[in-house]
Amino acid sequence: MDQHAELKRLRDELDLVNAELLALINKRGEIAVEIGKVKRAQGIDRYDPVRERQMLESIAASNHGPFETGRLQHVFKEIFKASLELQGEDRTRKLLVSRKQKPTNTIIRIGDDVIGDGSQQLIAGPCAVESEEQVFEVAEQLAKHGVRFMRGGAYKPRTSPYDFQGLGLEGLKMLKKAADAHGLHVITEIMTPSAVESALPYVDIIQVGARNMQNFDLLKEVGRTDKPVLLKRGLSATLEEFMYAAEYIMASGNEQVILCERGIRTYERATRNTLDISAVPILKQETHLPVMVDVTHSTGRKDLLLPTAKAAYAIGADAVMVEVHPFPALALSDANQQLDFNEFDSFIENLTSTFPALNVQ
Ligand SMILES: O=C(O)C(=O)C[C@]1(C(=O)O)C=C[C@@H](O)C=C1
Repeated sequence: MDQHAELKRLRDELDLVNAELLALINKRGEIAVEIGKVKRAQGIDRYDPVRERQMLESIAASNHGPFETGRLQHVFKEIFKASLELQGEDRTRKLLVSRKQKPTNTIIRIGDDVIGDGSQQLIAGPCAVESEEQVFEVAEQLAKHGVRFMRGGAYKPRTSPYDFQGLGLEGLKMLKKAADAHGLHVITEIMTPSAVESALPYVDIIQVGARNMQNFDLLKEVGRTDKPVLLKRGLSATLEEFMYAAEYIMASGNEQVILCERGIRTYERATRNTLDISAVPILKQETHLPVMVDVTHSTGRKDLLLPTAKAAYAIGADAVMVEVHPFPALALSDANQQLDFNEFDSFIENLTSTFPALNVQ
């Protein structure tokens, strides 16, 4: 047989072995997934180094070449890692938040408005409700621009116990009154499970703040309401932890969850937090939930609000949140990062010139 014919014969033989290997490796993967289910049911960790060591020693004892044992053991370690991924992927497949569970986008309806249908929404308002006059001034300014959602902090999570803690339920009533007067929807943070029930009549979207992303009792409590929940990513939360926090809300019965990327804590000091803009497409891929970006708390800088808002919409965010205050210099919190009304006018003008479909009239 000539050399070309011999090479082809051998390659054809190798292709047959490849096909057999492929079938066997996938068969092995199916068994590993079943093992993962058994381990999960028994509460056993997926990763089992003792088991892996046993198999690698067995390979060493059984290997008679031509491959070196170490090379083959490396191949099997990759197979073990792939098995763990299969076992882990199976977990995410069952998550209520997972797009594998629900391929279509979750669209959240608040009155005549929607978030998550592909439209671009804007949420604006003061960091904190400070007075009835203040929230009425802001509500009027938002309504002038056709903004549909007004945020305002009535219960303020502050780093220092000596900082302004918010006006509480009275402040929430002021916010609702101002919003109602201008046909706006209210978004406000609720800090504790015990405060949820009394706040419900005055809020259209419950915000769970970054520091409360893993306050599991609060997640379950808001999960038992029929109000949409805006869940902020924790300061140092991985996206997996973020999705599992949203899972708590959905597992309690409330499917209306909006995920909010608000910046993560990193070594960088140029901004208040580091806006993890790639979280938006990742969360849109991994979940069916609306995803929004809080440009104020992520950057902490007025000069970055417009560019990061543009980046957020450009990368696919369903909404952007920004803080607006009549006189930021006099604000009781976040004084340096809230837009005054003139700045908000130009913010809206710039944004709508880049994104004419932005849902502001
Ligand atoms: O036997 C197990 O416990 C498995 O999960 C299967 C398997 C494997 O691929 O063989 C996968 C991951 C473990 O770390 C150990 C072994």
